[in-house]
Amino acid sequence: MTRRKIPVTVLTGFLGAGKTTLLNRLLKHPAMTGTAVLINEFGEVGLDHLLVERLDGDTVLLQAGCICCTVRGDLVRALGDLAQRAEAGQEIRRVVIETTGLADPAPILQTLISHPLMLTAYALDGVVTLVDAVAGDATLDTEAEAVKQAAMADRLVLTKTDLATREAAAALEGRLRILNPVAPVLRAMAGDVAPEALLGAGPFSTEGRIPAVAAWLAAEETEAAAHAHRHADGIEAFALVFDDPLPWDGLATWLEMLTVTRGDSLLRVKGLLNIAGEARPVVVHGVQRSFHPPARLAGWPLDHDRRSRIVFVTRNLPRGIVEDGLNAFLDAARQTGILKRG
Ligand SMILES: Nc1nc2c(ncn2[C@@H]2O[C@H](COP(=O)(O)OP(=O)(O)OP(=O)(O)O)[C@@H](O)[C@H]2O)c(=O)[nH]1
Repeated sequence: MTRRKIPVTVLTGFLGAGKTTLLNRLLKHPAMTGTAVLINEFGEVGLDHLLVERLDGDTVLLQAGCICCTVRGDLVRALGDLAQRAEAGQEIRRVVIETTGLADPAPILQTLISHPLMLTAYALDGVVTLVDAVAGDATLDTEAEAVKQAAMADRLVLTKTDLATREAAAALEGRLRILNPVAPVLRAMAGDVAPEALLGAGPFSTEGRIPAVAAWLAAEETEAAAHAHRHADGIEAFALVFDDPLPWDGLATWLEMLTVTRGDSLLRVKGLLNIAGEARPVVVHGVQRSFHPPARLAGWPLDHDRRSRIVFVTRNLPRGIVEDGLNAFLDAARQTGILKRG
């Protein structure tokens, strides 16, 4: 008996575009039962595996680093492991790969199109690319990876249209249609999109796409390409960890100030926080110049200590400056608290 090939969907989009938000909504849908999720994050400490709420199934965290640099190793190994488990009888009906926002999709696609494992056990079901309606236009101007993500999509999803003007969203959609004439452009508010609109979008084809797509894929076929990926100069990812509960006032003021003054250098901020006086963890998100409203999680993730972690992806903004600035604000906030109590 030949086994059914497991469909694989690639979920991509630049930093903070809304991938995890959409994935969380999607996974709650009955059509997504039996979905295994592979998550890859850029940087020394990822948070997404803690922020993806699973009801069932597998979530595999690919080694920290960049999926486009580790793709020929970790990704293939993780897919091989899942294929073996499916062979042994575990229900794995679908795989979704959430890439880091900085991922170049070309090496991922090249691997998924041509690796022997993919040809025997899997079927590429489509590339879904999310584009932030607020930050997307500026991102396409400066980030080569974002352009490739959009051009290689089988489905484009415009997110955060609630935060953008109608004109800005329409202009961005026009730009996306030129960059990618074949992918339908959908809109999703807070990740709300029907699975049918995203699934079954493959197999990948270069037909009708801008000529650069075929060239990007061809460039990945060479052995040298495996070692040639270099992210844009000056990009740094780091995590700050705090043992004691943090004062919300000092932290919020500092984060808002940082997004206003250094928004161009601040590609992404993501924090899982233990806030003084709060029983539940608080999640904060900054995307370039936007600071999204904080959210409380239902509880602390199991097997996770209660230290606060804030992950930063910056360009030309060194860790030391961020760390010193935050510590100064926190000290000031603590002292004000002491004075108030006194
Ligand atoms: N207003 C609004 N906010 C959204 C929407 N979609 C996502 N967000 C917010 O955008 C922020 C980033 O969303 P994530 O889902 O973490 O983005 P991501 O693409 O997974 O981020 P990385 O993994 O760091 O690249 C969060 O605060 C979300 O709540 C939307 O349609 N509207």
